[in-house]
This record gives sequence, C-alpha cells and structure tokens, in this order.
Amino acid sequence: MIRFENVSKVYDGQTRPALADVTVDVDKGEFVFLVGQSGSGKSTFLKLALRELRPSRGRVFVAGKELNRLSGWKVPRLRRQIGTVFQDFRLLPNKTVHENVAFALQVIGKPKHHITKVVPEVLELVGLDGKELRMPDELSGGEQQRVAIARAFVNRPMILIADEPTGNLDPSTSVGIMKLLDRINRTGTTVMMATHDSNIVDQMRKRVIELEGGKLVRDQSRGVYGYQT
Ligand SMILES: Nc1ncnc2c1ncn2[C@@H]1O[C@H](COP(=O)(O)OP(=O)(O)OP(=O)(O)O)[C@@H](O)[C@H]1O
Repeated sequence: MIRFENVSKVYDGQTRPALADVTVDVDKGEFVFLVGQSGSGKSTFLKLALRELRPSRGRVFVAGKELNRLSGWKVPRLRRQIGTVFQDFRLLPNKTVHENVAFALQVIGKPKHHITKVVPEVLELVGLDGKELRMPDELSGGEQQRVAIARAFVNRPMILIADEPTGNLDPSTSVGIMKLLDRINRTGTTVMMATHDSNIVDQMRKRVIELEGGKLVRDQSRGVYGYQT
C-alpha cells in the first residue's frame, strides 16, 4: 500500500539528508507506528507519502502508483484515498461539527443526499452523535480530534496518515483516540501514525518503524517505543 525504495530527501540548501536511503513496505490493512526523535525524519516521510514533497532519490509508491511519475492532475485523486489527521486538529473554526465533516465531501463533489446520509453515520462511529451543531471551540481537545478523524475517514480512504494525533491530548483522552484509530484500522484502512507517545506504542503492540537521523534503524512487528533489552 505504501512502499519506499531507497528513498532519500535532501531539502533545498541542506547538505544532510532528512531521509537517507529508506526502504520500507507497508501492506494493506497494517497499522504502523513511525517513531524517532524530533528531527529524525518522520514528517518528511509522511509528506513524501502524500506527495507534498518529492524524493531527491529513490521511489515512493502509494496504492500501486509511483508518485514521482503521477501527473499533477492525478494528485487530488491520490489524496482522496488518504485521510490525514494532525496534532493541531485543523478544523474550520466557523463551521459546526457537521459542517466540518460535510465540507470534506462537498469539495470533492459528493451529492447532497449522500452527505446527509453518511455524515451522521461517521459522527456516530467516532462517538460524537448529539454534538453535530457544536462549534469547534465548544468541544474538548479529544472531541475536536474525533471531528478531525471523522472528516479524514468520511470518504473511506484506503490509508489514514496521522502525524502526532495525540500530541495535544492528555493520556486518558489519547487512549480513546487510539481505540478509534484501531477501530478504523479494523475496517481495512491502512494506518500510519507518527508519534512520540511511548505509552501508546507500548500498549498497542503494532509494527514499529524507527528513524534516527533520517535512517531507518528498526522495523519491528508488535514492537515497543524504545529498544527492548
Ligand atoms: N522545509 C525544510 N527545509 C529544510 N530542512 C527541513 C525542512 N523540513 C524539515 N527539515 C529538516 O529535516 C530533518 C527532518 O525533519 P522532520 O520534520 O521530518 O522530523 P520529525 O521526525 O518529523 O520531527 P518532529 O518529531 O519534531 O516533528 C530535520 O533536520 C529538519 O530540520
């Protein structure tokens, strides 16, 4: 589903690569944690998978397509297959919960009757039924992240990319968010999540890929956050 072949990324004006000769293969339906210290290359990795960046060397494949050879007009179609969730939620502050999720479908031209049907379904899935008409600032951080997850998932993407989704949440709220991501993963969606949250990684026992200075230094199934001695 996501395949990196000897991928390196050197940002303009830099000499040290942010990602150095990374090869990794993530299958459909996997749940993968991407760990590593700040600056190790996690966000660079995720941006390459979204084709927000191009590799300096190597090839990136997502859903069978080599991203460097994908024509520009096909990029929106690719991104529709990938839901994204971030640490800072990124909700539209002047829209209600329902409108935030509905908007994701409006911009890709889904008909109104479809939107009216699926938005309540996904809000129920994430545990927000009854809060459809709230504004984002009337929600807790955990609830705002649930809206962001609903918005990312409403189009049933093949892949969900989450960059530090629990970074702004307290531990018990984070557990709820992880249960939700696990549930989404069990519908067949491939989940790739960058995180610094060692408790969560240790509890979930999923595949762990670790980066250090841009290099892939560990790829462990049912792994933990740090090296086991
Ligand atoms: N636009 C950019 N221009 C130049 N260098 C960059 C740019 N973005 C990131 N870098 C550098 O690339 C390296 C990897 O950064 P990246 O953001 O991928 O790390 P990260 O693991 O996601 O860090 P964090 O956990 O803090 O989010 C760092 O050395 C960073 O300074």
